[in-house]
Amino acid sequence: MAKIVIEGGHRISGTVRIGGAKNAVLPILAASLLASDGASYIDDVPSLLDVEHMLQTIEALGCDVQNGLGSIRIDATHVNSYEPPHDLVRQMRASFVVAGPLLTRVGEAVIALPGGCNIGPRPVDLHIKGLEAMGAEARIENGCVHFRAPKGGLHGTRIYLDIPSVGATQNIMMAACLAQGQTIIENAAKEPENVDLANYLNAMGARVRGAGTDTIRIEGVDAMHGANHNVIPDRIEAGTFLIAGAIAGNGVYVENALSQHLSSLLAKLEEAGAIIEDDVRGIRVYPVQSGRMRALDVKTHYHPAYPTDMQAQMVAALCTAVGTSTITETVFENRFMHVAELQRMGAEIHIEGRTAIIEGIHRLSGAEVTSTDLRAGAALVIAGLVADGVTTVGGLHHIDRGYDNLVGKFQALGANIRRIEEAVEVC
Ligand SMILES: CC(=O)N[C@H]1[C@@H](OP(=O)(O)OP(=O)(O)OC[C@H]2O[C@@H](n3ccc(=O)[nH]c3=O)[C@H](O)[C@@H]2O)O[C@H](CO)[C@@H](O)[C@@H]1O
Ligand SMILES: C=C(OP(=O)(O)O)C(=O)O
Repeated sequence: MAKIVIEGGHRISGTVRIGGAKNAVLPILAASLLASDGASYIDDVPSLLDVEHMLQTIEALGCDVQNGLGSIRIDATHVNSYEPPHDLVRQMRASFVVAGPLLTRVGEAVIALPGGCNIGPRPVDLHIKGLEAMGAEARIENGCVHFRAPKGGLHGTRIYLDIPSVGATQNIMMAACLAQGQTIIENAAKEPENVDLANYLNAMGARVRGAGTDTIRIEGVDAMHGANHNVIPDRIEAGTFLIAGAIAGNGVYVENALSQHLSSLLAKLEEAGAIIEDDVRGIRVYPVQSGRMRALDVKTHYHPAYPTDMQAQMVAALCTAVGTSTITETVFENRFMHVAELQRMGAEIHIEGRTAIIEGIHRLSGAEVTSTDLRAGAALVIAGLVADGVTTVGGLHHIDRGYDNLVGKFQALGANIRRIEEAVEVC
């Protein structure tokens, strides 16, 4: 089993470059299924396990995929299946977003139901309701959702989302691109990744307006074509390095980070005493001058509020803040699994309902800990950077889903960190 080993106490400094956003590239790869004419060229694609799974998924549906370093060519002229391999879909929730493009392009989709995961139950009822409102039939059988479009295809309609779900907004937006007439999504998710998806769809010939606001209007078109697209920088990867720089840094420049995507985090880091400077190429963070962050009250919510995907990393940083902090998780029901692991490092945290109450202590101590999900893994690495002694982080498949070369990037900043692939003993 692979592990990351960190010797704490080495300050990090220098420049780290942020890659393309996982949560943008995944729906963008799925959206490529909509192009019946010409290839798409997607650039700034990070090297991630989730990207590999999405590429295998669209390849299994008939796309011709050529994967260069960070650049991917996809030809979706001959989509010849509407049932992505169930094991691939189950491995990655984001693969459910192939439903909308498949349904509108080939009139049918059979998608394995993704289960809950370590951050809580993650239903897809809003995806299904939205596609049904556009005329699709949906029935659940043998662990899969079978979608079928009516004769003549999906039709536009007005859809109000009970929750501004990122994935449901993507699925409906993509399905609407080739539907008859206008679709209006109200209470839509406003995340920057959805704006990036809309920009790609428009480059492919779709007519999507209002992405990034809570009302998105999509006028259906007859056909779409391949397009060129550069994926936006990953704001969660950027945020992870900014938080690390704020507690373990000596001046870290996060190149390619976009401050307009990170305002809630930057405001919180400044409130905690960190110094933030941003320019056109990125964001620089200096640690709190007194050495320890001030305590904070943070509440996660939908964009542009503080992102749930940056909650675990902030919990880790606040373990050594001065005073008592609170972090309330409102997006997912059970996203505090990292707390038990941080407690193994000496953190004083207790959970009351959806709130973690963190009593800041002077030092964490290194321990053997395990990532329970992607951001939990990043949080444990951050904690290890400032802990006394050695921290060993397991469960790396979670980290590999969403961080491209996390260890190499921290090494380049001067952290004492390495990855070991432990040999399996053969009798
Ligand atoms: C690949 C990707 O982009 N993943 C992101 C996406 O996940 P994802 O798209 O799965 O998250 P959603 O925005 O859909 O989920 C938000 C909330 O809505 C609930 N819900 C969602 C759909 C549904 O049909 N019914 C329902 O009840 C979920 O359980 C959750 O409590 O947005 C999350 C919220 O910012 C991020 O944490 C994930 O990193
Ligand atoms: C929760 C996350 O991703 P996913 O929705 O792919 O599980 C995340 O990126 O933190």
